[in-house]
Amino acid sequence: KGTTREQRALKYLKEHAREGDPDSVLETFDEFCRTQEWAMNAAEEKGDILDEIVRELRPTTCLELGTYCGYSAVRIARQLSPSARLITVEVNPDYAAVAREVVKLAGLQDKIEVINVDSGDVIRELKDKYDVTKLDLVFLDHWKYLYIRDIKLIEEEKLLKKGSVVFADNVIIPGAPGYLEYIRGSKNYNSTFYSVHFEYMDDMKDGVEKSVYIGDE
Ligand SMILES: Oc1cc(-c2ccc(F)cc2)cc2cccnc12
Ligand SMILES: [Mg+2]
Repeated sequence: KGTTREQRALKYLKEHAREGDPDSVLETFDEFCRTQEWAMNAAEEKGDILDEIVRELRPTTCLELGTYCGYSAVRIARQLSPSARLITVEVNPDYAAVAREVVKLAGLQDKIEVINVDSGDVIRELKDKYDVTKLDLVFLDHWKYLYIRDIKLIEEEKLLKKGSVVFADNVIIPGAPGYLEYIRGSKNYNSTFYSVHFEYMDDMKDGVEKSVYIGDE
């Protein structure tokens, strides 16, 4: 069939999820991935840790690198306060198109902005073009060799402040070469590793890394 996995997932969500209900969209997406087709969402276990971070941090400005179909964007935004917002960056236009639909289905289009560009280009524009002063939460979930490039860009742009959280997916599978050494070796962060199951695979272990910025403003 001419459809992509992501389009099939969106179709399933439109047919089975309750419109305007982010919880229903997430539950339905998890059901799709467990019963129909696997997809690289953060999923339940990683999602629970993300939920806890957002609940505790109460961020006003969030940046996600790697939107895919918008699962973690919805997961983050459903807990954001009314004036808070999430900018999520996806380089793949087909993924970005599906993500925009998923965000709309969840009723979160006023909180989430999906930007279809390369993360390396947008980070330098966040202050001037996207009216960002500081980032309270950064979720790294794009191509693994870009984690270290992009965290250095974010530091260069002075986008973090004391207490900002950088949360990284897949630090074990596929792994983020150089990132763990960099962030754990830096005096500007306090990092915690969480051993979690790889999304929708109860017999595979992955890891996520939560790093709190303690460096100079
Ligand atoms: O959570 C993820 C998982 C994988 C992945 C896919 C297939 C595998 F066999 C192993 C790992 C890729 C990602 C790429 C970008 C963001 N997240 C990913
Ligand atoms: Mg991932």
